[in-house]
Amino acid sequence: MKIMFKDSPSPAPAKNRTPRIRFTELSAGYPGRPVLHELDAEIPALALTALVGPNGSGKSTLLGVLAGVIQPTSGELHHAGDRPPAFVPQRSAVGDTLPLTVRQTVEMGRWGERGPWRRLTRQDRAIVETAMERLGIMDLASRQLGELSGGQRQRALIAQGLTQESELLLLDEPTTGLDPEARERIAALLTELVTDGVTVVQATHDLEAARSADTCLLLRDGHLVGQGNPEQLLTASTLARMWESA
Ligand SMILES: Nc1ncnc2c1ncn2[C@@H]1O[C@H](COP(=O)(O)OP(=O)(O)OP(=O)(O)O)[C@@H](O)[C@H]1O
Repeated sequence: MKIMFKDSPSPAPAKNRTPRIRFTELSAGYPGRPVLHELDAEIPALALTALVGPNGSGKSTLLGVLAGVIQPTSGELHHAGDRPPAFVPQRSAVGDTLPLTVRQTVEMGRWGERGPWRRLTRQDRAIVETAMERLGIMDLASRQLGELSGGQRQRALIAQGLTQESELLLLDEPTTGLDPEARERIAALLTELVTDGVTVVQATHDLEAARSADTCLLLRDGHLVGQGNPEQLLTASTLARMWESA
């Protein structure tokens, strides 16, 4: 198994996207539980990619592998970038009893640059403010994370991801459980980030979000069963087949 990091890709026009991530014969899982089986795919740079598939198909596992928190068991994974990705886990993966305010949660995104014990700089604070504004959570800044609704907590975690200022943002079901207005806000934000030069990958059950992605990977039972244009891939008959046999 090889993991390689190369120089960041230079900004490329949308129609001429170089892959930000490429993997071949990639397998991964958990002790005694193989999940992903010999996947071959490319994640284009400066684009929004959706990972789609039924429950348990391996979307979160694949995101974990792309984020570097799960090691592949075999295959090759190439990253065309030298900065670590920003990974926004599902909000259910984050304890809701942590004694943290929303602002503190978002500030943690700067720890990679600053370390947990160093004071944040004025610039760090400006980055944190901007991220909270973009997610519409300024009014929640001093609330405890544990007393927020699921959707509010989700937005705090996305803001934390933004403050890492990575050019690769990986999100696990960022719109699940959000109301339509918050979903639209997140969808618009992700599109904006791509325009700003970020490569975005999101695992999602939200078919509207998946259809508005530039490209998508379809997973079933840990196998890649399709990749490409979401409008062409996510047809009613394909989806029915995938979910029926899931
Ligand atoms: N920590 C773990 N240890 C063992 N097995 C796990 C672990 N996490 C996930 N799995 C198993 O791996 C498989 C794939 O799970 P994964 O969370 O990647 O799927 P998913 O497509 O993201 O599902 P969902 O849509 O429900 O979030 C499932 O069968 C799951 O039970």
